Amino acid sequence: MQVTRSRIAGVLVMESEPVLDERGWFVRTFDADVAREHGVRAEDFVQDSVSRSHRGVVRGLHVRTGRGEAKLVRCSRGALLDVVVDLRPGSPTYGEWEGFELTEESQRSVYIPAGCAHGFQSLREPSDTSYRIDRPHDPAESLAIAHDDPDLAVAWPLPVTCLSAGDRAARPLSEVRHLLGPALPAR
Ligand SMILES: Cc1cn([C@H]2C[C@H](O)[C@@H](COP(=O)(O)OP(=O)(O)O[C@H]3O[C@@H](C)C(=O)[C@@H](O)[C@H]3O)O2)c(=O)[nH]c1=O
Repeated sequence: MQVTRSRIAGVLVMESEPVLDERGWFVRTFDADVAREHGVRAEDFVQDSVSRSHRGVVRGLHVRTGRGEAKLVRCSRGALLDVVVDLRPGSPTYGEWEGFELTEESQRSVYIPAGCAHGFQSLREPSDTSYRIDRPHDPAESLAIAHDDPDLAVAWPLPVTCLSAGDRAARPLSEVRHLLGPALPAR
């Protein structure tokens, strides 16, 4: 399993080469020993979840308030543009986003540390997003940031066909950054 660091500190891409044979393929999607070498502890993940999204759907941008949550995201079916936004005060890439193409062919995962917002767009019909998350779900700590925040300027590749009601109502980062905690620098 190869682990690649991204431009945003702490964001990791994990992938293995799929092994093909006459039956199909086999690929390792997580390796606890390799992950530990990069500071990711398998035992910290307390829930696995999967969502299915029609082509063009955007989910996000979501960030967890308080001490946040880390997640490992993979496209188990279809294809996604997965987006990470750095919202950690003091980070050299604060306010910047990075996109990762995740596909069922690659079964590549992105590790997203606490303090980063996450969202994705489904590029195929349908796409499944599989997660491992290091904290139990708590809707009270869930904060949505507008997927079309002009300051963030995320370049979604397809027309956005559908958003949840919560994501439609999401405000730009400039209006919600105070909810992320007092440590966030004023702008
Ligand atoms: C995220 C989540 C949702 N749910 C429920 C709540 C609701 O009834 C239904 C759909 O929830 P949401 O609309 O919040 O789902 P969704 O918009 O897919 O939320 C997800 O978006 C991506 C971008 C992430 O990064 C995830 O961490 C998560 O925030 O599933 C859980 O039971 N457990 C969970 O962990």
